[in-house]
Amino acid sequence: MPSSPPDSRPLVELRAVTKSYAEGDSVREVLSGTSLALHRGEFVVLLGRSGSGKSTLLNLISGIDQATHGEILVEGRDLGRLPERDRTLLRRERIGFIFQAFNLLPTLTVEENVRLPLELLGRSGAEASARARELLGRVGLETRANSFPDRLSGGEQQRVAVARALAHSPPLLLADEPTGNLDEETGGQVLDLLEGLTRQGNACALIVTHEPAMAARADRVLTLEHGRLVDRPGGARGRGTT
Ligand SMILES: Nc1ncnc2c1ncn2[C@@H]1O[C@H](COP(=O)(O)OP(=O)(O)OP(=O)(O)O)[C@@H](O)[C@H]1O
Repeated sequence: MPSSPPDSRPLVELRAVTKSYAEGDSVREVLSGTSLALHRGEFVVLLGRSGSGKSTLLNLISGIDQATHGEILVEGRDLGRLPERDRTLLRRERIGFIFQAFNLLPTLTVEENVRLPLELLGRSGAEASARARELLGRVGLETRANSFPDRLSGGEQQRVAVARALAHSPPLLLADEPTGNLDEETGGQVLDLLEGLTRQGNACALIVTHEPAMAARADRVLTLEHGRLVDRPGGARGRGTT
């Protein structure tokens, strides 16, 4: 039987996923039978009103939270069937996460922050340092390696967070409003970086944002409305970047 090419399988697959939360005596359904497939090489934007479930979706895909019904597969592995320990490992090895609030550890230097994902995977020493320095170079912060995060501007901190999320070359990058705390110009620079590094590494980025203008640079635009995902092509498709 012919084997399929390695990248033909979706990186992430949601099959009829429902997520509900108890709210007093009633139940609030945030996702209602949502299905989705994401592939390597895709730069995807996720839009939706406040409270529509964008962070919930990221938390489900990263295995931080669990679906009420349905299946979520990352590289073919069904998160609902994995023991907690394996879910944690999968998250560490295969996913990079960027938060709106940067979430850098204040007691670690910039370089130590970027090394952290590698240390958690048991890769320390010279190799981890070299990788951290390389990434800091790519985000334009090689001279700040020994600074502490509170000495950096918001945009610089977010660039460190981008470097940290990519340190272990994860195929999947999840970003929850990564430019929410930045001015327009700095936010644009962080997005350029995210897009460039994601495309270079043939990874998939799923980026939550409140800025509809970001749709112009995406391959796909997902919009969460009343628990359902509307999936349409983004502006990058027309430019032939995929
Ligand atoms: N752990 C929880 N327990 C109960 N309800 C929750 C929980 N987490 C999220 N919710 C509810 O689920 C809904 C979706 O929340 P979520 O944070 O995913 O929305 P969002 O689209 O990311 O919003 P925002 O754009 O404001 O960040 C909200 O009504 C929220 O109150």
